[in-house]
Amino acid sequence: MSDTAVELSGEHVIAFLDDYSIEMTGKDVPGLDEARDALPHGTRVNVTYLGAEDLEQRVTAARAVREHGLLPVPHIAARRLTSEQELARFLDRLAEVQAIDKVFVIGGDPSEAAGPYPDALTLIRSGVLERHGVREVGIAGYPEGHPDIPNSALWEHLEAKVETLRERGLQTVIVTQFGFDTEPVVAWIRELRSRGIDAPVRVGVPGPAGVKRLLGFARRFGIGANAMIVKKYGFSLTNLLGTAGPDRFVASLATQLTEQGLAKDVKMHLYAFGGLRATAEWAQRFTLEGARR
Ligand SMILES: NC(=O)C1=CN([C@@H]2O[C@H](COP(=O)(O)OP(=O)(O)OC[C@H]3O[C@@H](n4cnc5c(N)ncnc54)[C@H](O)[C@@H]3O)[C@@H](O)[C@H]2O)C=CC1
Ligand SMILES: Nc1nc(=O)c2c([nH]1)NC[C@@H]1CN(c3ccc(C(=O)N[C@@H](CCC(=O)O)C(=O)O)cc3)CN21
Repeated sequence: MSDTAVELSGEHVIAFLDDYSIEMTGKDVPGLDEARDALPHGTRVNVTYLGAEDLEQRVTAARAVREHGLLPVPHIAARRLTSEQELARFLDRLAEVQAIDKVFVIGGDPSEAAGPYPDALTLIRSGVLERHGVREVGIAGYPEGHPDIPNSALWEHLEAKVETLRERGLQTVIVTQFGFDTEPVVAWIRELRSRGIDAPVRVGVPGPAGVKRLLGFARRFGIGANAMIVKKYGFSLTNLLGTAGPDRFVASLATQLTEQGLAKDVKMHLYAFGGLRATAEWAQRFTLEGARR
């Protein structure tokens, strides 16, 4: 990257990093406790809805987020729900621990629905969210597409979800799948805005983590990580023992979005694959370095 690009990125990187959100798994309350000093008060902390977690683990994690002065954003995976009652019970428990204001609704990786919700749209349309006190709903965006879902279906569902949430008086935020390449992200945000979708976007960014671990997650979720992409990102496929942070990705993305007039209402969502504390400390350090540039 040229010096001018780095210089230019300074202030924009700060704006981009300001008010980042971060994601934890339902099991990682110890990691949250470790990271608390490094997380700015009021940071949104998303709590995953993975198959290997149970309801009480997810609720416990959301409550811990709240108790640390952070804002819980529990995930709900539509296809993993076996019944309307299971969803109602989860939402009731979230309300009890004051973690119902914001949720993130995702289709879910199972190839078929376990119960009445085949996709996020069906769940949102049921009206169950606002009945339980939800006010903001996160939905997913895929700058690189999805390995099992055609792009046309992704856009149709995204537009329908945005429209339905608007009709229902719910706030919308779009959180994107993580990636290592800035180009598809910039192009996707341009397309999103050209379709008239003005909802705030949080771009998925992997926190600093071991190269092997990052590549494992990339393969699992169908994310592009060829030699050229990862070299630009800042690591090499021949050194699996190293670690890689998103420094260049974030600086380059912030610069491109600013230069192209696309930076408005775009922030960052950190997937803490390398641990919550390491990720929060990375954000702290990177913001400080940005301030000095
Ligand atoms: N972006 C992220 O951070 C995460 C993404 N995912 C995965 O992304 C996928 C899509 O989620 P949304 O965008 O909320 O989709 P959605 O629920 O809005 O559905 C959009 C379209 O994709 C289809 N679809 C949904 N899940 C599918 C699956 N697993 N396999 C094949 N087709 C599927 C739906 O039937 C619908 O036609 C899911 O597989 C989900 O598990 C899961 C967790 C986190
Ligand atoms: N298609 C798709 N499905 C997903 O489930 C998914 C995505 N995409 N995109 C990224 C997010 C982030 N996800 C994850 C999944 C696992 C861990 C993780 O740390 N897993 C532990 C297992 C133990 C635990 O539950 O804490 C691990 O060591 O692998 C982190 C983030 C899941 N996510």
